[in-house]
Amino acid sequence: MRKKIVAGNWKMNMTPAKAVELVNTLKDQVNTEAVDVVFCPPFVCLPAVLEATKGTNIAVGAQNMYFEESGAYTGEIAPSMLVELGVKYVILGHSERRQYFAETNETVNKKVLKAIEHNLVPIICVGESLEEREQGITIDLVRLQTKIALKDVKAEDAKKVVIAYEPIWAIGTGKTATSMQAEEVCAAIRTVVAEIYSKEVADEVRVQYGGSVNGGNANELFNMGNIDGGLVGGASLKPEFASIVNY
Ligand SMILES: O=C(CO)COP(=O)(O)O
Repeated sequence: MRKKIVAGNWKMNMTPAKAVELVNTLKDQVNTEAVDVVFCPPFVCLPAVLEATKGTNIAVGAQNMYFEESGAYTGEIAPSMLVELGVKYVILGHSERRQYFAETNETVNKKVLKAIEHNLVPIICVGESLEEREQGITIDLVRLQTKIALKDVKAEDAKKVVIAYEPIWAIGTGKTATSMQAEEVCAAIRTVVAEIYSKEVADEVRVQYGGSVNGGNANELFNMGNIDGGLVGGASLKPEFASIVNY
């Protein structure tokens, strides 16, 4: 039985002081026994959030990292920096990074391999634009994104990754994929993982849905057979996040 995982992607919101306030509002409200809970604040808030979540079962994730160990990469963050802080997860390949910061399937794959090397759990984001959905290529595209992201990842490691299906048209728009639409693509992701590795690996890998998840729709989405939780943007900045976790 896969444990559900709900992660809050705070995106470029909060300051360290505000982050502590948010953690203090949420930390006693979220039930971490039934669900793995991850807060993913901006880099500069990581130390404050790690401190504020001490003594809880809430894990902390970063929203990105670079695929080199160190060096002349102005403005980038290396995996070892995250690990030393106590960060456990890292979101990779978010559509906003693909769209605004030239992230590609290939750079996502390099980052996935590097994260695994450092024992960080990658939350790999895949998903189609509205145009791609209308062209009927959603499943092909998501299969390709998943295959390239997992290239050279060993079966034992693939079991531990999290894949987040986030249709771009549902992000920040208030337009959620229906539970059937989300389930169809999350199931296709599990199928491609089974094809690359085995049914055993596919049964263990956790597939989240993301895109306008809120307190009102989480229950239906998370009860679908192939949806193992959510990657939450806007609603992760509010007390409502607790009702998503406690769906
Ligand atoms: O991009 C998302 C999470 O990574 C989803 O954002 P929203 O929940 O704000 O739609």
